[in-house]
Amino acid sequence: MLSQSRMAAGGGGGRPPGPDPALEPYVQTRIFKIIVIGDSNVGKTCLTFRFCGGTFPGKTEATIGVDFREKTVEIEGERIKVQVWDTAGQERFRKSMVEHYYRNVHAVVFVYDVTKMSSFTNLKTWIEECNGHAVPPLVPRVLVGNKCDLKDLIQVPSSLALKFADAHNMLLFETSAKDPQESQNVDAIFMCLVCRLKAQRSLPCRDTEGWPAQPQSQPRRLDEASGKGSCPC
Ligand SMILES: Nc1nc2c(ncn2[C@@H]2O[C@H](COP(=O)(O)OP(=O)(O)OP(=O)(O)O)[C@@H](O)[C@H]2O)c(=O)[nH]1
Ligand SMILES: [Mg+2]
Repeated sequence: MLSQSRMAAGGGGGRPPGPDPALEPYVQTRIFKIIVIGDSNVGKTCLTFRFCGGTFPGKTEATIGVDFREKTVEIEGERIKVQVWDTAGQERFRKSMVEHYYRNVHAVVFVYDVTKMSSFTNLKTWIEECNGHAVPPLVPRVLVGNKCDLKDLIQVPSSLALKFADAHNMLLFETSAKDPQESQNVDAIFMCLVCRLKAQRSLPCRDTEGWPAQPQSQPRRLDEASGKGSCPC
């Protein structure tokens, strides 16, 4: 299921209608809010498009404010709605939105471009911003190096990225939103987070407001040898 909407500065979407209890037994669907953060042009929009829509968009423009994409996944018989917040990387398009990004977030995806060293070195600024918005330390975070299809242009060695990920207690995924053969790896980024969040039994159903209980488990590296994460499911 793919849906998309945009919130510009200050706005919010209406609540979607719930199921009609007269027609079917009410089954609550948990919603996990996952934000995607990083420099402009690293491929956040393309990655979220790949996960939610299964394709690589032919043409993208700089994200303004935030674009929402959703995908409903089923894990161990439970339907879970993954609400992906594709944030703007350009300061001028994000400054009035930053509070909204971090409010009640369940998981954070930090993205850099493997062909652009500055997008990697800027990660520390993004992490500082995240920490500065009172995101609980146990909210899972992952690191994503995108554009791995551009093999001849790689500037950020995997070993460096892995060291950084380790230092910040994050899993590292190196992938490409563009290469269809990498699509499973893109899915793995989000599914890994969903699996981890699902394991938080105390995480109740919620809408996009009201932050519930904190995740209880520490992030852990799933695949030390390759440096690439994989879904534990
Ligand atoms: N080769 C290659 N190009 C990519 C990949 N992902 C994204 N791009 C290209 O990188 C450019 C920027 O992609 P976006 O997804 O719009 O970047 P963004 O991070 O959302 O940028 P902002 O919205 O400004 O923050 C576009 O020209 C994409 O086609 C990838 O995996 N490989
Ligand atoms: Mg974008």
